[in-house]
Amino acid sequence: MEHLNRCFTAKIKVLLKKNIVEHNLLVCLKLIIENWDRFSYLDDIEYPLVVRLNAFLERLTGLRMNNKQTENFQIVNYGIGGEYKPHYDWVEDRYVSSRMYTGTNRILTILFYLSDVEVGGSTVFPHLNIAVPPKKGSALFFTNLDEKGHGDSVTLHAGCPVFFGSKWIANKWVHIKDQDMNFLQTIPSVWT
Ligand SMILES: O=C(O)CCC(=O)C(=O)O
Ligand SMILES: [Fe+2]
Repeated sequence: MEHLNRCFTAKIKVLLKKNIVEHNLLVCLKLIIENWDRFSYLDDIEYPLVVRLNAFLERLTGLRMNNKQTENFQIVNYGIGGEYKPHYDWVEDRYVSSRMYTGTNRILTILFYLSDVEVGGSTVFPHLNIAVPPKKGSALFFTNLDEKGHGDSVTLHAGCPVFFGSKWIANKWVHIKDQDMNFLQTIPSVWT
C-alpha cells in the first residue's frame, strides 16, 4: 500500500491509500454493485466477502466494524454531471439520537473508489485545500468528530461533478459507539 496523500491538521486526518482492497474483493464488490440500483446498501452479513472486508478494516483501523457499530456499505454511482454538494457526514448533537441507529455519531468515514473517472469527480475538502481524485481500488479515510466527540466543521467535503465517465464509490461509516477512542494513537501504522 502506498501513500498518495496525507494531511494532518490539529483535528483531522485524511489519508489515501492506494490499492487498499484486494483485487478479488474489488471485483466481487463491483459484481454485486452492478446488480443494484443507485444508493444501495450492501447487507454486511449476507455477503461473505463484505464480512471479510470488514475484518480487514478492523485490523487496519483498530475500530470495531460489526453491524452494531457501523452502517452497511453504501454504494453510489454518479453519471455525468453527478455530484454531492458540500456537506458533513456527522449530524448535530441534538439529532444524533433520532437519526443515528446506534444513538452515536459517525467517527470515521471510509470511502472506497470503485472506478476511475475520466474527468472530474474528485472528493474535495474546501477548508483543508485537499482534493482527492478517484482512483479505482484506493480508499480515503477521514475522521468526522473532534476530540470531544462533536462534529468537526473542518470536515466539510463534497463530491465534485463528474464531467466524463462514471464514478462508483462505496462508503463505510463507523460510529463512535463502544469504540476505543485512542484508535488513532494505538495503531499508528495505519495512519502513517
Ligand atoms: O462522492 C464523493 O466523493 C463524496 C461522497 C460523500 O461525501 C458521501 O457519500 O457522504
Ligand atoms: Fe460525505
